[in-house]
Amino acid sequence: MTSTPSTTGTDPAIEAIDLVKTYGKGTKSVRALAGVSFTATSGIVLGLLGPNGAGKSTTVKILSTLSTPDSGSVTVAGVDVRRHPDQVRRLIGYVSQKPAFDPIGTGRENLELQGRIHGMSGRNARRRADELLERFGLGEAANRLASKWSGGMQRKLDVAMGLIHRPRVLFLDEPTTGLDPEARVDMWAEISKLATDDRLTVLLTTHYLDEADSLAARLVIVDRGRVVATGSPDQLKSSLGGDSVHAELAHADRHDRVRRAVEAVPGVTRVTVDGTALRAWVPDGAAALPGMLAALGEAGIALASVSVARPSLDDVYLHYAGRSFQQAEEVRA
Ligand SMILES: Nc1ncnc2c1ncn2[C@@H]1O[C@H](COP(=O)(O)OP(=O)(O)OP(=O)(O)O)[C@@H](O)[C@H]1O
Repeated sequence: MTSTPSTTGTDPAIEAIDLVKTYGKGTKSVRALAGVSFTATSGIVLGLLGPNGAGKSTTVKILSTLSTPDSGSVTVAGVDVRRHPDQVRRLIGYVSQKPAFDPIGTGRENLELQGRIHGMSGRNARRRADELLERFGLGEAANRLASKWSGGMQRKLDVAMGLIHRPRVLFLDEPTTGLDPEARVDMWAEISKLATDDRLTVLLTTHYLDEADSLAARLVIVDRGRVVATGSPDQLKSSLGGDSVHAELAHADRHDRVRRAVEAVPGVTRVTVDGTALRAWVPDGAAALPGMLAALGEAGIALASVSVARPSLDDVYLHYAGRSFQQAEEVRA
């Protein structure tokens, strides 16, 4: 018996429930996933964000049928991955961290071969290859050896190969690692287009906070094999209780006087003063700023500079994982 892929659009495109995975046995075993659960609705970029070793690749390998969990369940496009892996393989594209193209083939040959592997006729594979070369702006280089292409073009070729059979869900494992800043931004634009123009569901793993922030409609933050937070980047930042106002005092005034003046401003939830650095937390920085400036002015406290900051994903990670992202990366390095 086979199950039919979901066509209603009401089922999540990806549903992972309580995934557990341990590599190795005994004292040398590594618990890569300790109960990972999340869902992704159709047509969005879902970001799986975490430091190196958090369990991102393991999760993607399980979702894309390349590995099996010790326990837990997964459906992709409504199909149970463990029970119907062949069906899932037809519905997904997988672009691994390592290049998948053949360096001694041209861009066009790589795409056509990939099409044939997926069972397409020669004619259809050629047509689809042309479409993708055009789509990714690779047409001019199509007949040159892929090994001679730039890193950014090679990455696009890998993504195009993952799309050859028109999958519904695309897995991108660390798609911009090793790219220069310009090629990264170019790749971000391509990934966004996949969700907005092509209505693909994209699951992207990354250990770049800026990448997760700018691309993902929804984030699943993982640390040490566990999900520590989920939500849109904005929701996650707002969950920390709003903005912070940073002011540099012109003189190191008496701290209690400064604190009293700022604490009296409506909306201020917390104030710290360290040397000449004043920090106040408020739900909405722009709205609270005039009141804060007036209160400090009335108290005769002069400022050298002032700025409003929204919490960053770094702050979010620190709050939910209990350590800074950089610290977590360094532990692994
Ligand atoms: N084949 C394997 N054998 C043994 N341990 C493994 C294997 N693959 C991954 N691990 C370990 O499992 C944990 C999770 O690794 P995983 O690759 O899923 O993390 P990640 O978040 O994708 O990090 P990275 O970006 O470094 O790949 C790590 O401690 C890693 O060393």
